[in-house]
Amino acid sequence: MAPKVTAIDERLLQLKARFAERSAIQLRELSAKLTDWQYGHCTREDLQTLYELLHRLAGSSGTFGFHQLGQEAGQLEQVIKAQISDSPPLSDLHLAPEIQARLAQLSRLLVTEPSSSAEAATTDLPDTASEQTQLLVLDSSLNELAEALNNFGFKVVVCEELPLHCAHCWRSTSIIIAPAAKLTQVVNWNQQQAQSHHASPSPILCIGSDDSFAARYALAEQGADGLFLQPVKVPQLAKRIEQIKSQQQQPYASKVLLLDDDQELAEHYRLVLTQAGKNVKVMAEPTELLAVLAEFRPDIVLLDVHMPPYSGVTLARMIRLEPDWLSLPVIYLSSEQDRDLQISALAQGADEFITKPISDEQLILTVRALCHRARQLAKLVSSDGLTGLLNHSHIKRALGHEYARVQRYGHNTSLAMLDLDHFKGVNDTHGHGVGDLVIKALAQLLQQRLRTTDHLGRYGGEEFVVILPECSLAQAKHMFEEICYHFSQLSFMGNNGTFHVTVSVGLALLNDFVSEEHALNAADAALYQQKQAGRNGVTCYLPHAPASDSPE
Ligand SMILES: Nc1nc2c(ncn2[C@@H]2O[C@H](COP(=O)(O)OP(=O)(O)OP(=O)(O)O)[C@@H](O)[C@H]2O)c(=O)[nH]1
Repeated sequence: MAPKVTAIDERLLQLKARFAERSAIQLRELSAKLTDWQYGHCTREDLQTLYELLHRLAGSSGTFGFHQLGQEAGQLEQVIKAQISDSPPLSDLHLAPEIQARLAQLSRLLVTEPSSSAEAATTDLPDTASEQTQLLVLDSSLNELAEALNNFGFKVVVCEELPLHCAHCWRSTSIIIAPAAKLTQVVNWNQQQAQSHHASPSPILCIGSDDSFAARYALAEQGADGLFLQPVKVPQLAKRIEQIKSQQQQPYASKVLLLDDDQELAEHYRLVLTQAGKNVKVMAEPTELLAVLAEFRPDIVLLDVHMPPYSGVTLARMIRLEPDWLSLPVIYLSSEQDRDLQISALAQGADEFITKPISDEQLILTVRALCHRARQLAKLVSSDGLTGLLNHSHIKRALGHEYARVQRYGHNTSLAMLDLDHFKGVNDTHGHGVGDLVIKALAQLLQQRLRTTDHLGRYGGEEFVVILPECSLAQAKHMFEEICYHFSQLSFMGNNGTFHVTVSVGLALLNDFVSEEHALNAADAALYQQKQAGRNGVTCYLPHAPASDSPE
């Protein structure tokens, strides 16, 4: 997939950093000079230098994203200009401290403004936008679809007309959505853009109404990545977009824990596997095994069988004593050639046997295959069949881990409990199949709108739990209010035309409770209160006070 951060973007960032650095130094120097001014030592030249700096800041700050700095520099520029034209200059000495204070404010803006240059409302929110997938919807005939995708949390740009000349649009696009009838034109444009950016073409999803074999064959031949028939089922399209997105994202390196008391050999394996892209941790002391497992959380464990006075076979059994590690793949590394002994060792708790010596290539291939399988298995075991979110037991497990982290590090972590409103009515009116689609739509919207570091789980039938590390109650409230709004805007196709569904949310801060169970109960109480208050909204649980819709 196309690398979206280009050399030009990097160069721009460097320029911005250099601008901020240089301006900060100049502001500091001039501010120091103003101290002299108070004692009558400031010359007309000094004032002229100050004026020129402010003039430059007023003119260029906005270009680098420092909008407020630009405005304030422009105002101060006028004050200095008046001072210069005074005769004799510096007549207004009592102004010096005020000007100094305003220069200090400009310096502060250089440090703080870039992060706040986006919309003020989202200033202190965790960054979700950077994780958003940008969709380029081509042709105004798809405006309505673009709006529905926007409600799902995708960042959508609509280009009204073809042919396109907009290189900028292409560069920041993850996926193109276009009418099937215009595919040829779109494919050509996509390829031209890809060539000029030295990147691969963006995937194209087509919207059409011809369901014939011939039409589908023609689209496949031209290189379309998907066809969605009108009227488009938006949750299905959103799911396909999610699939493409997860293929595009670099998978994070698989984690391999290697326990071997032969340090040289272990180091050799570590280097080979690290070069093959794995994240490898080597340990030689079996007594630390459980602590390292808890901290590192590997995808697989490679375990030497003979580590006197310990036995790898017993260590594998010991790992299995812990419910958390029942499904963790454990692979013996041993020079044991006797097949019967190998099988007997496997029967005691490990999954595979790698026989030493093993070539580097074989080691890489074997570990790669085992990690892949482990990932697939872990996903299968932990995810809910309908939504793909964490299932009940795994979201509870994630809650336990996050609660422990909050205890250790003390950072804010919010907990949300969500429940679809009047969902029984949806099932009764439109059937369970349509009800399932609504559940899936909410799951996809949550995945799209929340951060990849948040934990999302389906807690029960139409009930969801979300854990938001590094997120205050106020931030979580803001995010879930947006989610409620966008969910209420989604249209579902029912028996008698389209219908809408809403969701209620209860929030609690993990930090406020003596256990994760207490926090869950509190979020549930807040959710109940939101239901009582009319549904479709967010209520926060505040300790020592009844649940409230205001966390401040
Ligand atoms: N389609 C579908 N329905 C489900 C699933 N799990 C639970 N439900 C239904 O969700 C409905 C929940 O109804 P209630 O607990 O009465 O609540 P409600 O109608 O949503 O009302 P409020 O929560 O008070 O707004 C029941 O009809 C369940 O059958 C599921 O996996 N699929």
